[in-house]
Amino acid sequence: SGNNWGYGKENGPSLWHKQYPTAKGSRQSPIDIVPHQLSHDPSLGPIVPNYDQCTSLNISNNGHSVAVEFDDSDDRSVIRGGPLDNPYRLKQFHFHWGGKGCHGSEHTVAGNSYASELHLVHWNAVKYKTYEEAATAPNGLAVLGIFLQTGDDHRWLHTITDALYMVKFKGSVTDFKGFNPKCLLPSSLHYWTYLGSLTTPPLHESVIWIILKEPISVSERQLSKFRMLLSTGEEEDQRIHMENNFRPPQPLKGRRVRSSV
Ligand SMILES: Cc1ccnc(S(N)(=O)=O)n1
Ligand SMILES: [Zn+2]
Repeated sequence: SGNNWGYGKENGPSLWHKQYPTAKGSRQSPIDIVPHQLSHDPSLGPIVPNYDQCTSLNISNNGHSVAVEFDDSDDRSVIRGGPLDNPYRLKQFHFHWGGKGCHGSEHTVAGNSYASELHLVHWNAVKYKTYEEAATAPNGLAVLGIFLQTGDDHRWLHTITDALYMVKFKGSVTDFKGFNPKCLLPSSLHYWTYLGSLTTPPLHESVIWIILKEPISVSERQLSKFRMLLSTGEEEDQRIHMENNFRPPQPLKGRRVRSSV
């Protein structure tokens, strides 16, 4: 069936093209960002995330990552500005990470990867009626990518890592109200931006990527809690830990990566 892709030897990123030919498309993500080859675009204004009235609903384990979903029935939590010509509504955020001591970010910077990468997924509700419609439209989505590096404990990440035991198994979901992702943003909102795709199947080429230059710091202890998540269901006897759930960088194919200030 169509949903047996994963990150293992038998079903990993190098094989996704068999089921999802878009994998070999012209605007695939992630990419390696090479700062000194960038064009700094003075017309690029600041990005303005506005998550104040945001309404988180639940946290879930979909077998590939752990995601926090938001009520996206109105424009309470949106991101605007920068390369975006409309406000984009926050739909969910999720993470990608490595194995113990390994790196797990999807985008890399001058060939260097970070321990993990947080993706806040937004959709253009001005031009499209649903997230699903936006997800298949060119530039229907805007994903804000934030690098996580290992260092001190992150003051607010514990609210998420403390809830992970409740969604240990693939397919589990539990209430997760009142979480404001503003607390996960670094102090600087300087960014790189380029046109790309979803980094997991169906790999739709519908994403305006906005990658923050400044990583946030989380402790190895906090990161290790992500690795106790399972990519297998409660009823399965084989327990596979969820780790190294990242796609490697894809060919740039002539795309321009722009830099805010
Ligand atoms: C919601 C969603 C689906 C697929 N891929 C992504 S990602 N990793 O490009 O942000 N997000
Ligand atoms: Zn992602």
